[in-house]
Amino acid sequence: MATGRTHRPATTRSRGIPEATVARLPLYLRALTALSERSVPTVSSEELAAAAGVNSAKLRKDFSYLGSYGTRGVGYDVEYLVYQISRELGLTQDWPVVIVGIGNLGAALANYGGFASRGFRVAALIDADPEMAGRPVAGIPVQHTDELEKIISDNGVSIGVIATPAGSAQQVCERLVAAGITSILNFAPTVLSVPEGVDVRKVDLSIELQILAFHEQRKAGEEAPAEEESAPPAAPPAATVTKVPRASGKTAAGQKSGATGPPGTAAETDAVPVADAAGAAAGMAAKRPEAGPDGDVPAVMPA
Ligand SMILES: NC(=O)c1ccc[n+]([C@@H]2O[C@H](COP(=O)([O-])OP(=O)(O)OC[C@H]3O[C@@H](n4cnc5c(N)ncnc54)[C@H](O)[C@@H]3O)[C@@H](O)[C@H]2O)c1
Repeated sequence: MATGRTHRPATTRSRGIPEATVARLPLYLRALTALSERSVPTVSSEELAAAAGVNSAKLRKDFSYLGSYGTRGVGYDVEYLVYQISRELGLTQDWPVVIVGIGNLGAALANYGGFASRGFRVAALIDADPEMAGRPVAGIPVQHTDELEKIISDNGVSIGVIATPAGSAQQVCERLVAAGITSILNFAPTVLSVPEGVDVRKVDLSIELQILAFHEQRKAGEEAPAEEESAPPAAPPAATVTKVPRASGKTAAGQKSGATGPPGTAAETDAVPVADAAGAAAGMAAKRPEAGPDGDVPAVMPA
């Protein structure tokens, strides 16, 4: 089993960088990389915060965990921060990744050029369909699931991407973990149970859309004529929309959801459940217009 094997950068954990800060580091890195490509030498916390879509006080706090405080009146050195954050995220080394389930989504992921430029090499594409074996996708021949364990061991892979139907995802996950995978990016719409020491991140675009639908519904409520709000309808409405100040929309994705797996298993790092995210977003809109819960990304950037 993979429980004793971890590729987490020990320094990150030992220095006690909060998960929410870790989740924002890629946002800073993306903004910094864009500045670096434009040969911008330094950046203020306010500028960088706006480019990354977080609040500047939170950014300064995040950078203090890295031991990076910037220079008063000058700001942060862009190149140094790129290096520092890349090192903290473990991106200064090459990470081989396997993708399991090479259908519509798996093929799209395989073709995505952004992995390689960020230090992730697609080492293998794996599918259960024997007819797909040997067929090239993005220039890589698909391999059958019978080979899964060998592929992982031969390539020293520690990160697996699951893009199979939901019904197969847990079984695929267990095989990946048994073969030595310790980090899983799960696109299948199901909650995976994994042993202690295995990290799971979940991507679910439909959850993001549902959160946007929540905000759309709220905006529609704000635009309703004032007299409708003061005069309650005779019968209860089908859906009640509470009027709150128009503020930041929130994606609230990709944050730790707490222990969700069965006893003895590690919690899946998951998108915030829709109800929680929507409720949190409504609460934030009323209380903290520009700041989400730790780690979330405001859809409306602070001015
Ligand atoms: N997270 C998101 O935002 C998002 C978006 C789109 C799709 N999805 C999900 O991604 C998954 C794939 O969607 P798709 O449209 O590519 O489906 P698809 O049917 O086109 O592809 C699924 C592939 O998985 C393979 N497969 C099935 N069982 C397998 C197993 N046990 N081991 C290895 N391979 C196996 C199939 O042979 C097929 O090639 C689904 O679960 C879907 O719900 C998620």
